[in-house]
Amino acid sequence: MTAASGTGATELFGKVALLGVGLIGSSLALACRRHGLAGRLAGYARSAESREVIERLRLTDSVHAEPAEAVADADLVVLCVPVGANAAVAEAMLPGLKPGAIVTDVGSVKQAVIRDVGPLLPEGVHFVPGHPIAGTEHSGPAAGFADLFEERYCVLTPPPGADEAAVGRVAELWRRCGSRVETMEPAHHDKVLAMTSHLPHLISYTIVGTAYDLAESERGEVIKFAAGGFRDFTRIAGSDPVMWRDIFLNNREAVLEILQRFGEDLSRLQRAIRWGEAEVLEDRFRRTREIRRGVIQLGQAGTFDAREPHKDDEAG
Ligand SMILES: NC(=O)c1ccc[n+]([C@@H]2O[C@H](COP(=O)([O-])OP(=O)(O)OC[C@H]3O[C@@H](n4cnc5c(N)ncnc54)[C@H](O)[C@@H]3O)[C@@H](O)[C@H]2O)c1
Ligand SMILES: O=C(O)C(=O)C[C@]1(C(=O)O)C=C[C@@H](O)C=C1
Repeated sequence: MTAASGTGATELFGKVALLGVGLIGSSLALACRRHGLAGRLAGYARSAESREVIERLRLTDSVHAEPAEAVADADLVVLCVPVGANAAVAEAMLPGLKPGAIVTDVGSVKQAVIRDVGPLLPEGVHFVPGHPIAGTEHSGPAAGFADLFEERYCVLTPPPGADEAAVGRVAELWRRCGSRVETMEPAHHDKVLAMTSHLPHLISYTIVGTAYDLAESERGEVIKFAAGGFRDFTRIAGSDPVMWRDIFLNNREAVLEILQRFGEDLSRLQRAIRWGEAEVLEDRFRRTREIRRGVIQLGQAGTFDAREPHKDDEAG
């Protein structure tokens, strides 16, 4: 099917194919439309239900049940499926892939996509792995919004020898979606994200599960008083189970390394509580408050995410 496309602004790509149109794919479609980045948008979704939503919301100009049909004649292909599904979807697109096309992705883990997708791509196709550090706890084609990537980082992890022009065009796409683009070594990316994104999600999944497993009477109390801190954890713990299953299975080493370190730091605090070490506790909490304030100040200088400053951070 076809729908109205583009805004008339300078196009970056003639045709962009989005393989997977969930939160990130649909947000990218909407951002491409808003900023006029693609002459035509094609979407691939494996379920009829998703294809119906994509058509109804006119997220892409055409919607396909097969990756190879979606990528036909596309200048840019964006893999937007869970990390563990990249290889199968990439393999299925190959018969339709145009020589010279650029293939990128949005996966939360970068070494795995390079390992799984890189070797499948024919010579002459340019591979530029990427990761927009932007998201919500929602998923599916109706969850997207055009300004998701604004004032967010997008990390590119081009393999050695990657075509510079292709890297430049993918970087420009994200810049025009409002992101700040950085390049990084894939292993470094996976280590940093294990700390800043994967560990917080694992902790949230654990806390919410533990709280719910408490005896019936206490569970009532947990729910009744769920505000502030606990509520923040439940938001993150509501994130897509398949996406996060794949992240942990594909960033195993880095997450286990960070968990080891985290466990040691937690044990130190546990000991301080047990032995009444007031100074240790206060010092640790003062230090982290300073760190949080530093992060927010950086944000206000425009070099970090400043979209959610809290009142308490601005207080003396
Ligand atoms: N949600 C976030 O906060 C966020 C942020 C940045 C990057 N990412 C990455 O973006 C990618 C997509 O995440 P999302 O948040 O858009 O997820 P989503 O669940 O909203 O969308 C994923 C889409 O892929 C489809 N899909 C799932 N398994 C598939 C399979 N085996 N074959 C074909 N299609 C399949 C789903 O039907 C869905 O439409 C993931 O790799 C994730 O790591 C997510
Ligand atoms: O804001 C959220 O809800 C997110 O979880 C987004 C978040 C993150 O951890 O920051 C989650 C996974 C991504 O790979 C990138 C961004």
